[in-house]
Amino acid sequence: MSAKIEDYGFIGNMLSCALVSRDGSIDWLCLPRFDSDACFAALLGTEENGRWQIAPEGEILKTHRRYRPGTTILETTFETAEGAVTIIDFMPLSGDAQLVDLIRIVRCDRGRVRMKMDLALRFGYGRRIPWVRKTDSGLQAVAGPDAVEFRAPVALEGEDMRTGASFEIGEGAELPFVLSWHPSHRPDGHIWDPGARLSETEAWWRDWSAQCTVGEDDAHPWPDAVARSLLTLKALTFRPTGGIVAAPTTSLPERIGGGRNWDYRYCWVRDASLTLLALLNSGYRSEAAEWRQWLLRATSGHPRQMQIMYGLSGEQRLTEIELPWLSGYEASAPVRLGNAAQDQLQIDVYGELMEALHVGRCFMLEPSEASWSFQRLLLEELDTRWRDPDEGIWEVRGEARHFTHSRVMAWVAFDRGIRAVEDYGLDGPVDRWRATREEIRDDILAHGWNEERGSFVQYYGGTGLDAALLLLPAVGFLPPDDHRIVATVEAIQRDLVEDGLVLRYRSEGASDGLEGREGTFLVCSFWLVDALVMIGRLDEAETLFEHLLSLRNDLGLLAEEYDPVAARQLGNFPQAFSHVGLVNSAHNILAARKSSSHHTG
Ligand SMILES: OC[C@H]1O[C@H](O[C@H]2O[C@H](CO)[C@@H](O)[C@H](O)[C@H]2O)[C@H](O)[C@@H](O)[C@@H]1O
Repeated sequence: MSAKIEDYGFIGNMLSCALVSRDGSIDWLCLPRFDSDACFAALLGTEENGRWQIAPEGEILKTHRRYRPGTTILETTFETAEGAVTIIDFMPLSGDAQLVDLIRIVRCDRGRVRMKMDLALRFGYGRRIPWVRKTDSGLQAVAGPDAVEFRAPVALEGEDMRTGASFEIGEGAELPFVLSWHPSHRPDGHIWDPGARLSETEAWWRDWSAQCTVGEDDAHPWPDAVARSLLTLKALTFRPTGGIVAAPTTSLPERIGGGRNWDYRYCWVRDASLTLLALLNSGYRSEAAEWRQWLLRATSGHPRQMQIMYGLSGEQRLTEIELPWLSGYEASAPVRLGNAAQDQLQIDVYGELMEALHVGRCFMLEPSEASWSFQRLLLEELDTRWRDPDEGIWEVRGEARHFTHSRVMAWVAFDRGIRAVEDYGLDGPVDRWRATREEIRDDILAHGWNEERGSFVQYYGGTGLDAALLLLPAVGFLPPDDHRIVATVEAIQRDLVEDGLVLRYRSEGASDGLEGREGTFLVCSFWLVDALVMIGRLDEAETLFEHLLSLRNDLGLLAEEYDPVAARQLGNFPQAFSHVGLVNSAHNILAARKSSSHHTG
């Protein structure tokens, strides 16, 4: 049985990552990339689907974990009657994307502790047992394209297609265990020096964290929470290409036992754009330039063929299939690989993209001619499409509709294009864009606002609400004090809030094409914080923000959703969207606090 989602820690090297449970088991690891087949998939099945545990043999009295400050290096300390042991887990940053290491250093802090190790390597998402042979330093495992060198400083025993060990460690000693992946057609080229790799890895992440501007502001009440979210976002970036994954897992369920299980190990134009804004607002500029290049490569070709999501290197085909041999996280089946949303039309993506590139201009990122030509083409394409029904920001799998939020984001796309011409002197058919912007606005006000309900609604002709409407004031569609904005925020508070947290929409009767319900969606709850800030209800916003912070796990990590009744995290983990929400809300509250003290001071 897998641990609770929030009981996992996340370590990564910007090629891939691993999830480590509180009991010292690595239950998820895809090699060599985030979107490769998993060789440890116990997370979505059983131990037999692959895992690697190192833990005390006797009873564990207490466990505590932390990240080394400013890094993704995880330390888990186990207290036992015999003493205390810490496992230091990390993935060194590799200059060669075809060589990936996962290192676990066992350190005895006190006493003398008996330890056990259990390694079950199962390639192909938990199904393929490798051919294993002993080597001088441990063992080598090969399965088709994959080869793993496993180096251990203790005697190993093989039984039932698993490798085990039992050993003792005394105070002050350190024992390194290294799992190194390389393609089976290449010789092993790994550097064997766990201590040096730890120092290098720590120095790299610390340098990166030192660039963050959040800690420079003494008035910032949540610098650590924001810094951890930023680190998590950075670790979700695929270093060779600059693509940013929405989350590093597949099929962690949106409801325990349910079928709303999706593969998030890809780059959504939406999620990546929003991630980028959070990084830019926190002092990180070079990420924006890299991502712009990724985007230009991924989308290059005819603008009509632009997709809403791509693979890490811009791959277009992300065909969705099910993996029936995996029983699913706590029996939440099916487990899916690939994502059928790849073919959807989601008009909001144009707006999120234009907004991210606009903010890049505001931050005076070096202008790129290719990028502006691309933006002009996007608007040309959008001009022919904005009236079409789409699947919207929530990627519904029911009927396409005229989603109000999609239309608003089409308005945003033209608005940011116009501002590029007006404020930055770029060249474009601005009169035409102005006319379209006006036409879209009139259309939204005529059909997206429901006078009887006294609120904007999810889609034209409907009466239901949508948490994405909380974004209307932030994108500048109407001023925050407009009565329609205030009324919509209040309607969402009445109808979409459950136990203080926000649902995306009411799935009962929303015909999203899916069975069952889901938890409250964390980024939507952060959007409520932002909307409350904008309509001047700062105290309420801060209370909700503090509540959201309290839902993070002990390491500061958030999944996509939260079940307030069971008090546990749900959905893929850790999720970029949720951490983006946290960073932005913290910035918004701080800015509002400063401006209110400026006005009263
Ligand atoms: O609810 C159905 C859809 O759920 C997933 O989409 C969600 O995740 C995306 C990545 O973070 C996000 O961009 C989107 O707004 C969310 O609704 C899933 O990926 C879809 O396939 C599914 O239809």
